[in-house]
Amino acid sequence: MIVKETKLKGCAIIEPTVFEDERGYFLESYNQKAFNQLVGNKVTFVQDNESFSSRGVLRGLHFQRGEHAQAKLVRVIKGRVLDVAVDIRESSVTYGQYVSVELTGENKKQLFVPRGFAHGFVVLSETALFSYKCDNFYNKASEGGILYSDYNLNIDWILKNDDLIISEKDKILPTLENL
Ligand SMILES: Cc1cn([C@H]2C[C@H](O)[C@@H](COP(=O)(O)OP(=O)(O)O[C@H]3O[C@@H](C)C(=O)[C@@H](O)[C@H]3O)O2)c(=O)[nH]c1=O
Repeated sequence: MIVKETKLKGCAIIEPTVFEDERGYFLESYNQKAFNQLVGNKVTFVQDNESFSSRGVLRGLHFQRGEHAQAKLVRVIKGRVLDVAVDIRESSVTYGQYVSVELTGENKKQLFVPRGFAHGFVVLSETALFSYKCDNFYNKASEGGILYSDYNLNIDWILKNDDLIISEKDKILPTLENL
């Protein structure tokens, strides 16, 4: 397992060790001890989520507020997505900056998104099976979000705007400035 820090402190790309043989492959998708050592952070995941989406589906940018904030460990089991994490920690020197990384069933990369970030992704393949762990439970009342097309964030989602499929809820999210 290799961990690469991104320019946003605490947000890291994880590359699990993949053991391939004539049967196929094996990997540890999560190992609490190794994860806490490498990320240097004590995180206890309490909820696993899975979503399936078609090409062009953009989910995000989402977060939960206050005591319901969630750190997430995200990956793609099948397909390709561009995954995006935005630093919305008010005291952070990289506040308002984002990182994006392509997560695919082939590269098996994972992104660790700490608390204090907004998260989203867009599906680049025909379909994508997305899986993630959260360190806090879903709490509808605490849901927050930022508009994917926030002019100041200026996120390059790769696909053309016309090809994006976005929930009605996500289309009317505020910009970071107007949160
Ligand atoms: C996220 C979530 C949703 N739900 C329900 C609420 C709703 O009826 C249905 C679909 O919810 P959403 O439209 O919010 O799903 P989605 O847009 O996939 O939301 C997710 O987006 C990505 C980018 C994230 O980072 C996640 O934390 C989460 O916010 O599932 C739960 O029951 N538990 C959960 O943890």
